Amino acid sequence: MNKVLAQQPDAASAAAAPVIEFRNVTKRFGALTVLDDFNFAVAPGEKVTLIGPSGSGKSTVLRILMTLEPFQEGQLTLAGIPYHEPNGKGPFRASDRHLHQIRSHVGMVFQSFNLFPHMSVLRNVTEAPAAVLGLSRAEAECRAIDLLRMVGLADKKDHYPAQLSGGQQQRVAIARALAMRPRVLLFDEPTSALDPQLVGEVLGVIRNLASEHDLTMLLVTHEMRFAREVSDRVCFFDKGRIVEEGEPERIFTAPAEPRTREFLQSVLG
Ligand SMILES: Nc1ncnc2c1ncn2[C@@H]1O[C@H](COP(=O)(O)OP(=O)(O)OP(=O)(O)O)[C@@H](O)[C@H]1O
Repeated sequence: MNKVLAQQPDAASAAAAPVIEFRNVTKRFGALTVLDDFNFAVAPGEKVTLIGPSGSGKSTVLRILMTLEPFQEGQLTLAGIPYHEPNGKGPFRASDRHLHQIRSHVGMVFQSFNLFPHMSVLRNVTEAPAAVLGLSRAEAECRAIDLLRMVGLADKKDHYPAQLSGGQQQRVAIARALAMRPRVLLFDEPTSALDPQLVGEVLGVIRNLASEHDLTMLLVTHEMRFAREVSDRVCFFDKGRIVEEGEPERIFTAPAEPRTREFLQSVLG
């Protein structure tokens, strides 16, 4: 595996244990049940894409993993670490310190790039690893430059976000997520906010990451062709449950469930 993507030491025990495991998770927003007794596991190094209708709960799965949303019932583990602490309090049933520890294993790339506008590209990629992983400034910068090279933007290291295109900003956001050496990288519709002509460069970076690195990736996308190319497994998600899952070729060419067929017909025409 490429050294620049070396992950934080493994907190899980057996190599074959899932990196992500939802067991009977229920998530509600008030009276609305978004995840209903949800079971889902992702193996180390696996690339999984969630597809499905708008409002079905795909982003909520990612936001829960990133500790941005609490859930009400069930269990979730990341690299063997449970999200809930035995005596945890508050909506997350965990201390801030515990949530922080979990979050340090997860990188997330959002629809909107969320870069710090007042920081250079280099500082955007350097700031969190220096603070959280305790790297020296020189180490963090060296690593950031390697990552910027990987996303094709080393020459823009001294630019500010406003000087970059949306596609370039999203590539910086990917480098920033990787700088934390996450065990899992989450992508929440990473090209939805981009002008059509900029989508390709971002998908290209993600495609290279998926094919060349042993990183566990969970993606939510409306780009069906891309989902078919990069995924080991595609899950069709509807009303808070996985209706059907399998290898992309099979899901896209011979879906077994009527709801999957209807969805694919509606988006692929
Ligand atoms: N903070 C919130 N408060 C209340 N309801 C919410 C909140 N966040 C999401 N929801 C609702 O939860 C449901 C699932 O939303 P979610 O964003 O996970 O769906 P999605 O499948 O990712 O949709 P899309 O493809 O449109 O992004 C929707 O009905 C949404 O309106």
